[in-house]
Amino acid sequence: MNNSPQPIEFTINSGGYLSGSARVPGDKSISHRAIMLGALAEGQTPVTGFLAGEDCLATIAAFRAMGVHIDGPDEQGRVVVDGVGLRGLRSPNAPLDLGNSGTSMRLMAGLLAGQGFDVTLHGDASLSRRPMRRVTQPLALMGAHIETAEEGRPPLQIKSTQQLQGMDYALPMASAQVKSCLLLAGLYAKGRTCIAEPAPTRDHTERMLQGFGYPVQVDGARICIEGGGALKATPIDVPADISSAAFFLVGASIAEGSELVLEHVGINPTRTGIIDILKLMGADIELRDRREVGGEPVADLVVRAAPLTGIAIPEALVPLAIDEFPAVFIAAACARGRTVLTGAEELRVKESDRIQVMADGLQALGIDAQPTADGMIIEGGQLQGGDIQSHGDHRIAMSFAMAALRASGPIRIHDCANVNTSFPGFVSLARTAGLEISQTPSSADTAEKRA
Ligand SMILES: O=C(O)C1=C[C@@H](OP(=O)(O)O)[C@@H](O)[C@H](O)C1
Ligand SMILES: C=C(OP(=O)(O)O)C(=O)O
Repeated sequence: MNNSPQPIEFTINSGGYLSGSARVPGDKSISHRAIMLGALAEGQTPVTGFLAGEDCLATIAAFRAMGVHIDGPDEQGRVVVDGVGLRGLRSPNAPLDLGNSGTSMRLMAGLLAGQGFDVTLHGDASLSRRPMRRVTQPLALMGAHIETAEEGRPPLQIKSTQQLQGMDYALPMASAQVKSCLLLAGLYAKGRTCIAEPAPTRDHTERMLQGFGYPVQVDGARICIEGGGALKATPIDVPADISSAAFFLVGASIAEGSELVLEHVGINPTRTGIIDILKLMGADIELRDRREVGGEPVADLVVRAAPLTGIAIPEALVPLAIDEFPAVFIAAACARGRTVLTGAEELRVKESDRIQVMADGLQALGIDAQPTADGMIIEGGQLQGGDIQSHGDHRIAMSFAMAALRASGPIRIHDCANVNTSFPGFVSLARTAGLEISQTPSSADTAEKRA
């Protein structure tokens, strides 16, 4: 985990294009869930394609600290989880450090709320600023006892509770993390837990529970689970993360002469908002060889450069592309005309305030980008070179790296160490695809200093 990140900077020369083929690392959401459900299952869960990024490694470390034997990940992303069953976790000796990962903290809050032992969850400076009442309040309705720091921020002190109660709950915001948190608590609850979503969000938890043989009833926007069952171990094949592919979809779309194949990308319909948004802007993206892998749809994506036009982004697509907006904003800056995003206030409570930080960065590169309470208005134009503050947010750093393809001068991006939370190997993969990117200190220096 990245407790004292090195001050890593990216420098990207302007111009160029992307070509060849690439497989980006495994899906972060699915990798977290594979460890969590594998740990609670009966039997051994073999995982392939696991994302060895710091967020998912933090989830592995947390379950090891609760007595779960986990082998890996090895170089090929293979992990084997020896499940301990729903009642087999042990009280950890120390607070669990979840690093930068909101997903780990919110899902684990639900999973641990009914365990019958005390446990504390904490994380880095960014995670310590993120709102947790969205999970602690509904969990309290189920009978959980969780104390937070001021204003509902982490750390979370979860007190021993033997038996939660099922409930009916309407989510106040479209959040897969809150939905998943409550479904995982529902495994430990008496009776049924039903969650109603205001809009569809990623459904990996529902799919994977079913893959582990645990019934989940999905009726439109209402998802129900009955407590007291059992999970049976099953192999998980993690597809490449569409959220990581997104940087390359944007990069290849904006850089003339690009043609890039992104292999084995997860195209679960609750995640493909980025493809829909880019296509509405005029992008040339083809889905080849669609197939299903372990309950999740997958395809190879072929993307070619195309002239983009600004659009009003349909609000229904917002939850389906929630992590991709930093990249979408770069596409909008390179498009002809105006792009307007509304209904995306959730972007303000991610690893950084992604509306403000992206607007600041775009303005630093000479683009007219006006932040609003719930989105942004961007006038496409000529990007200049310049300095970008990523505020330690991995997706901000990777998005501005792609902007260099269309900038008139080099771009230097500060505070990039957290790219390793979701995309280890980003710099070398981007370089292979054609981006003239370097990082300081170099990865070799960084590895030496950490050793
Ligand atoms: O459930 C998940 O794995 C995630 C849900 C989303 O968060 P919210 O539920 O807060 O929208 C997303 O931003 C995050 O990267 C991963
Ligand atoms: C918001 C993100 O992750 P998390 O909430 O897990 O920190 C992200 O990866 O963009």
